[in-house]
Amino acid sequence: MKLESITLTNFRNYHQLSLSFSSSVNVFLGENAQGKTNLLEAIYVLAMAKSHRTPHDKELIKWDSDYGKIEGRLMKRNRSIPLELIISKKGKKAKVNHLEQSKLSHYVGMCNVVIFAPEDLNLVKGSPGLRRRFIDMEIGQIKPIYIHELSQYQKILQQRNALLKDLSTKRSSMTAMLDILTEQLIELAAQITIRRFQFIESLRGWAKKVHASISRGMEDLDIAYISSTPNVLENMELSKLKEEFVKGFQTVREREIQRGMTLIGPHRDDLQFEINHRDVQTYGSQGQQRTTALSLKLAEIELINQEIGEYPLLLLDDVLSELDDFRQTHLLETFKQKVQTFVTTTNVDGLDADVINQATSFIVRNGEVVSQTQD
Ligand SMILES: Nc1ncnc2c1ncn2[C@@H]1O[C@H](COP(=O)(O)OP(=O)(O)OP(=O)(O)O)[C@@H](O)[C@H]1O
Repeated sequence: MKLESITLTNFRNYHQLSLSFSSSVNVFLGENAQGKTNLLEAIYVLAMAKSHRTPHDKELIKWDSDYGKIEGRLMKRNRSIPLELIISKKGKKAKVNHLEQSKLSHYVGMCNVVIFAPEDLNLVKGSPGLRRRFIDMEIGQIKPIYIHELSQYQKILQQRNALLKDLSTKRSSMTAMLDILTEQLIELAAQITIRRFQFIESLRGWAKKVHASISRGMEDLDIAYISSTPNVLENMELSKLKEEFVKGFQTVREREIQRGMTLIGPHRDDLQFEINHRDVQTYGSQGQQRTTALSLKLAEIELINQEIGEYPLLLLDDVLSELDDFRQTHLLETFKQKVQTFVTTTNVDGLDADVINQATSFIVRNGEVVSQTQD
């Protein structure tokens, strides 16, 4: 798929802006704090109906404005599809083909994106929350129902945690209510876990291939999904998974009441990476950890193509200069013809000359695009 054009109204520091894009590489070039990342963020928000930088939608609206709007024209399966997302203080409205969607989960997934930002370089070494967010964002765009399941899980988890807290401080004695919430949580936990296992199984194959290629065949990457619930393992059927969750929650019940929180479930799970059978988080060099993060992102591109039948857009936020020439060239060359790419950078010096010569560059200054060079 390709994003043909975008129009921003009161989005971040843009009052009004319309851009048409090249179907290969687009570079947003400018000094710091001019609005380069804001442009990339606009594309991400148009696709995912939320920002990769902030959970607070109101930050996306231009200061002193009541609403912000992003319109885009997406070329997908040889059809040009108008997309529109309006963000106001009351909430968000999403339109496809000018028709308002009753649920955002019906909208997300129309346009697929893979973003690689500086914080993703910490995907391997950083906190488990970062890795869970990575899994959730990716499954969400391939299987939009997952977004709904996840938000239901979060709601019940919150209720359950509140009740456990009251039980721990003896403000409540409603253990029957705890049983009901546990049962509801298990239904969703099992469904979420099975989707995550399936996702990791598919991602693993692609990540192995990509990583072998970036490391010139020297390194074998393996990924495992580590469940916080004992005996919950890959390839288990849904009914078996549920049984293990039931047993797990029985085992931790007293401890949960003492501690006042839910101790097992998808919100505590993690990913583990091994290179040549050694744990990358513990033993990997910084370079290996970065290459692993890059391999995961590139694997995701292939996985989306496998599931959706079209390549996603690739958004690279200030990361090219963080990668050495070989990794940079690998990243851009592999997908040059297939994947429409958007890059932000303050300086083209660190970038591969061939790539720059073929790219369309947009010079960004103080919330405006002041010039554009075509390839
Ligand atoms: N809601 C908003 N309304 C108006 N301006 C905003 C809003 N949010 C952010 N800005 C402005 O946007 C600018 C930052 O833009 P952006 O994050 O795109 O920078 P950048 O060009 O990517 O810079 P860097 O290279 O430092 O990352 C800042 O000047 C900030 O004050």
